Amino acid sequence: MLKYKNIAFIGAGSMAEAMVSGLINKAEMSPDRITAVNHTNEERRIELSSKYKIQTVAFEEISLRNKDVIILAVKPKQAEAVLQRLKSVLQDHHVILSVLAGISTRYIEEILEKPFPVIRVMPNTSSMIGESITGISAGKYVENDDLDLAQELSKAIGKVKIISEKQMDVFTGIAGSGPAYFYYLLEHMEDAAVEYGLDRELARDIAAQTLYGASKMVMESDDSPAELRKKVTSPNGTTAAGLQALKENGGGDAIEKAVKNAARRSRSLRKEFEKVPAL
Ligand SMILES: NC(=O)C1=CN([C@@H]2O[C@H](COP(=O)(O)OP(=O)(O)OC[C@H]3O[C@@H](n4cnc5c(N)ncnc54)[C@H](O)[C@@H]3O)[C@@H](O)[C@H]2O)C=CC1
Ligand SMILES: O=C(O)[C@@H]1CCC=N1
Repeated sequence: MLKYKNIAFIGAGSMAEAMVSGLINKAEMSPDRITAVNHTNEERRIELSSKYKIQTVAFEEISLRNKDVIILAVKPKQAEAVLQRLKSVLQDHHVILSVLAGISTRYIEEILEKPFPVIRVMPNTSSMIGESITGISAGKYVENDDLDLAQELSKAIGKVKIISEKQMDVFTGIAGSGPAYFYYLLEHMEDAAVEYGLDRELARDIAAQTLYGASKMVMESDDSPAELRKKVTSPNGTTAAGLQALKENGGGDAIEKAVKNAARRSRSLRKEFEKVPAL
């Protein structure tokens, strides 16, 4: 059970913090079961330990003996160096979760050279408030118990979908990166509203609640997004005018391209940073 597990985050950046926050504030995990490790940034370690009461430690001083779950949360380009250093301190009982975009379980398994259970976990930063949608896919040495644990941890920070590793790139394009598209949309809605005379704060509230309501409608109604859209759109009304401008300016295409380009980048991160390890 998750609440009896000790977790170490290797990497203490935005994604690690979002997961820590969700685990503590939403899933009520005990902070003393969580450790975050980073490379050099002591200020960041102090920030996280005072904010969440978790333990923090520099990579050089790492000890994983009493840890159960190791969550890799460094950048993909740091994967090889970190794994090479980790492999001498990892122990047989460890379950490894990786949030690294693009990087495959096969690559991690090969560098570690031992049959560690490696599970890819693709959350998003809404983990911070327990509202992630997290994709998980298992590496070849993963047993049911390991997958159950990854699922439990992912549920603690939001919703979870078990997917194949092949689907991980597109999942990343939609869900991992997705919050940024919606923030971008909100930024632009806000700018337009301000130009038309609303205070920024008021505009932000209005736009954010509108997005939240629409999102809840999709989740709670039987209608598809297209059907819901039609119900908003009166003939020759304001929505039709808004949608026409969106179409004329490539709005729909732009969104599809955003998802596809992010998925492509996930694939290319693999090509860029996975060098075949020397066995
Ligand atoms: N930010 C996001 O929305 C999401 C990020 N991810 C993945 O999470 C991972 C981390 O991303 P962010 O948190 O955004 O990056 P970040 O740059 O905020 O954090 C990276 C962390 O790794 C640490 N680090 C670097 N080298 C290290 C080493 N040798 N030993 C220990 N720690 C080291 C850094 O000090 C930093 O704390 C990436 O692989 C990314 O693909 C996945 C889903 C969403
Ligand atoms: O931008 C990135 O590469 C990471 C992965 C998904 C969200 N952020």
